[in-house]
Amino acid sequence: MSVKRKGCGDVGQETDNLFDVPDGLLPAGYDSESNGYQTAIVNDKIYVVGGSSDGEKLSMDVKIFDKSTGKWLIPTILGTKPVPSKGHSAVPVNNDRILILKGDCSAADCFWFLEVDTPYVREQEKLLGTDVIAWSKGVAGDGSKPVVISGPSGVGKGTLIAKLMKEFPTTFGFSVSHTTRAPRNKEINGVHYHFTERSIMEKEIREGKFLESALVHGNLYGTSIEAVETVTDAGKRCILDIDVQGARSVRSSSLDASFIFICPPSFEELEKRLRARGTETEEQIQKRLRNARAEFDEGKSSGLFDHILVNDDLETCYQNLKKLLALNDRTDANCQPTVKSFKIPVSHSISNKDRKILIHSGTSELGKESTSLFLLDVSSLKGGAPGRTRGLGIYAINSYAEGLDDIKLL
Ligand SMILES: Nc1ncnc2c1ncn2[C@@H]1O[C@H](COP(=O)(O)OP(=O)(O)OP(=O)(O)O)[C@@H](O)[C@H]1O
Ligand SMILES: Nc1nc2c(ncn2[C@@H]2O[C@H](COP(=O)(O)O)[C@@H](O)[C@H]2O)c(=O)[nH]1
Repeated sequence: MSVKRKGCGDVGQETDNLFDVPDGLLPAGYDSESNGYQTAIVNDKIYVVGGSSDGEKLSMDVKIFDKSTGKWLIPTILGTKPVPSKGHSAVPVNNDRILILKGDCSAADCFWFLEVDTPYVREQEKLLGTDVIAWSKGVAGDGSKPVVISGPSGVGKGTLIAKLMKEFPTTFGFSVSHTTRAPRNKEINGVHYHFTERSIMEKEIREGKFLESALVHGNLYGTSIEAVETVTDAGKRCILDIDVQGARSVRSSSLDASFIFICPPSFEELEKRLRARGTETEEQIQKRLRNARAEFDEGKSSGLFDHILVNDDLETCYQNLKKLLALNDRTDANCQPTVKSFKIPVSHSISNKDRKILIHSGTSELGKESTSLFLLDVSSLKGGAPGRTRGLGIYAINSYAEGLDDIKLL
């Protein structure tokens, strides 16, 4: 006999999934009598998700049982843990992550991935010297790629971004960086930057809270994972204003972004702009100008950037930026993505074949049995921990009996 997971909510629909854990593999207490947790096997390990409840909602705690040694492992768990729901399922996907499907949750919160053997997890294992697993929320469709904007200090990145945010306030959201530099006049904590102490920021970097960080002109700057997720979760396209070192780190991370480098028309003009801004001391201006030469060379030659724009005349550069972002002739209102609203019920069963996951929910409404089926395509996943996992294809098959003809992309 095997440990049968009865679908979320335990409605008595046993699933015959390949990922059921055969009897005798888990220690006593994790047998078919135990409810409230879900298990999934990836490679030699059994991942147990849940296991306790507050009476209403199941926990999202994770335990790992190593089949080869017969021992429980204590992993470092990175990323934001999902808020518990009334029930969840766990399905291995692509041999490197587990899909956690939360029942009775909104479309925006029901798909989560527990990464167990992705490049990010392996890299963190090397860094931390422990077993690592990482949470990443799943996002339907490709969404709009985040945009990384880099360029030497004073070139006009902030000015261009401010124009974009003013014209498209609900389309774009700014990733608010952390920095150890002192606030300038009129800069607001939490809006322009999260101004922070160096020791605190260094600790948070060690704890894996940052997507990237770099020493820039003598101060520490960094993009927290939360800063990017806050924007993505608000349904907006994330804009990052970061230096070239940061852009390189993001390029090698799992965040699938577009990279734009802004150039000055000349170094003389750059110096003029930095001085006219009047926010730096002479010493700081000199340091920023020295760094500008290296940034300029790297930006233009490394192939790191997808696009290079020269900011000579501000309005011309802004129009070119909009063209790159496919915003010409568009207004903020017609940039809005269509809102997808559906709910996977607590009672559902789930099966996995050829990177297609079938979610089968049987519901009884007003005495009338109705059956519905969702199909989840996980063949083109992008991104992932420490950010969101995008590229989920979600289809509703409204009438089970009529088969795939009735398929509809959500
Ligand atoms: N095309 C332009 N022509 C003239 N002045 C400009 C132009 N673009 C921006 N400026 C001015 O140049 C100064 C520097 O611009 P901004 O602060 O946007 O640069 P930045 O690239 O964000 O700098 P930093 O990296 O230091 O934050 C500002 O005073 C801004 O008004
Ligand atoms: N690597 C990162 N660079 C960042 C980040 N936030 C801002 N920056 C870059 O720092 C310089 C200086 O900015 P300033 O506000 O002090 O003038 C500029 O090039 C920014 O692009 C970050 O999170 N990471």
